[in-house]
This record gives sequence, C-alpha cells and structure tokens, in this order.
Amino acid sequence: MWRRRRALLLRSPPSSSSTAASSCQHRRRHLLPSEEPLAVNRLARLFTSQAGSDCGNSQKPFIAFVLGGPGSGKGTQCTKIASDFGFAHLSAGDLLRHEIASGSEKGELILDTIKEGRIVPSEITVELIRKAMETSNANKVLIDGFPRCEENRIAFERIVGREPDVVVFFDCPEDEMVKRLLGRNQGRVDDNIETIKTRLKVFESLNIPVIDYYSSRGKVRKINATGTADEIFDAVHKLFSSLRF
Ligand SMILES: Nc1ncnc2c1ncn2[C@@H]1O[C@H](COP(=O)(O)OP(=O)(O)OP(=O)(O)O)[C@@H](O)[C@H]1O
Ligand SMILES: Nc1ccn([C@@H]2O[C@H](COP(=O)(O)O)[C@@H](O)[C@H]2O)c(=O)n1
Ligand SMILES: [Mg+2]
Repeated sequence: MWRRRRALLLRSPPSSSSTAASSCQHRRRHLLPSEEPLAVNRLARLFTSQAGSDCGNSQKPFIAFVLGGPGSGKGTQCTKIASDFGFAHLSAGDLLRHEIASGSEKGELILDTIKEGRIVPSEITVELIRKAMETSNANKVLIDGFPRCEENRIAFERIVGREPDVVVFFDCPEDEMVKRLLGRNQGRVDDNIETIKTRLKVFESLNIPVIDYYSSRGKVRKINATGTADEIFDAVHKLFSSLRF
C-alpha cells in the first residue's frame, strides 16, 4: 500500500504550483518577498538559541514519533499506548488547537492553516512540542502527528537536538481514512471533504518523504491500520512490548 503510494508519487510528482507542494512553505506563500529574510532569521535564531536542549529532563526521554495519514487512527492508538505503556501523549494537532483556544496572537494564523489542511510553520509547532515535553518531564513520549514535513523534522532535530528512537507508521487506505474522518463528528474545522482532500495530498507529498527518510535510517515500524481499533492495538502492543525504553 505504502509502496503503491510512493510509485504513484514517482509517476506524477506534485508540480510547484500544486496546493500540497507549497504547504510546508507556508510562510513563503503568505509573506511579501521583503519579509522573507526576517522569517528565515527568526527560525535560525530559534535553532541556535535552543539547539541541543534536553527539554528539562536530565535523562533523555524515549521518543516515538507516530505518523500516518489523516484519520489513520494515530490518536486512538496513542491513547491506548499511553494507558498500557505509561507514555506521555503529545499530539501536535491538539497542541496547535489548544494554542488557538488560548487566544494567542499566533492563533489566527494556525486556525487559517488548519482550515486549509496545510502545515503550520515549524518554528511554532516545534516550540509548542518542546514546551510540552519540558512540562511533562516524561521519560517516554509519543509525539503524534509530527513531523509532517522535512521542515518539521529538521527543526525538531536541531531544536531538541536529537532524532526519535522509533517512528510508528499507521498505514491505512485512503477510502477508509476518509470514511473515518467524515464520521468523526467532533466538530473539527478540517473534517470536511474539501479540507480532507488537501490533507491527503499534503500527507502524500510532504509526510511520506519524512517516513521514507526515517525508513532509510531503520527507524520505521509499519502497522497495518485496517480492522477494528482493538485488532490494530494487538499489533501495536506486540511492537511496544518488543521495544527497549
Ligand atoms: N480502527 C478503526 N476503525 C474504525 N474507526 C476508527 C478506528 N480507529 C479510529 N477510528 C475512528 O476514526 C476517527 C479518526 O481516528 P483518530 O482521531 O484516532 O485518527 P487520527 O489519525 O488521529 O486523525 P487526525 O490525523 O485527523 O488527527 C475517529 O472518529 C476514531 O474514533
Ligand atoms: N506537525 C503538524 C501537525 C498538525 N498540523 C496542523 O494541524 C492539523 C490537524 O492535525 P492532526 O494531527 O490533529 O490531524 C493538520 O492538518 C495541520 O493543519 C501541522 O501543521 N503540523
Ligand atoms: Mg489525531
């Protein structure tokens, strides 16, 4: 399934004008050319001021990135992993939604981006994750829905100063993901068919390359995300029982 998606990608790479391809370059689409160096400098400052931070935990936490398409069941499975294996569950999407709800000045940009199904600038998301890791001070952390693109990945590795220990990939067919999202009924602004189409394109064009990257580094554990949540968790349970953390 994963290989088929990659083959499709190779056959028709997204054009530079495609909506999905420009998502990780959100600032580039919205900034005036004269503002661009400012954004780059801001990111560079963030990298240099916090590079190598251990997020407040003197023992390095075990980090699992949890990836998969929209509606593949990341959140559902993370809740079960957290409960059975004592992991802290940090969902990048939830942290961003919480930032919107807090009324912060970045909220409007985040809301617009989520409504469009695109990717929020990495400096915002990584900073929220870094703070949440610091606050939780956990020694085992699930980071759900992150990194969504290469920019996310690079920002995390530079700011937090390390790679994840493992990357869990929930592999689910698109029609099943669409069915689940349309049935989720939690009032999410991005659970409508137009935004879902963009989220699927963004997943294929920006997130699959991140999974490929970690796969080439031997970090990816792929889980078949079809079947009931309990059936899927059987496989997840086996995987986590085999990990050393
Ligand atoms: N195995 C499953 N079978 C059927 N429905 C499921 C299954 N796993 C989760 N769901 C339901 O599908 C919806 C999406 O699941 P969930 O929120 O866990 O996905 P997600 O990958 O976190 O999605 P998103 O990327 O949008 O946050 C929810 O309503 C959830 O209850
Ligand atoms: N690393 C991330 C994670 C999420 N987003 C934005 O939030 C939306 C919802 O995320 P879920 O994981 O809850 O589905 C997502 O579509 C993005 O707009 C992000 O930008 N970066
Ligand atoms: Mg989720």
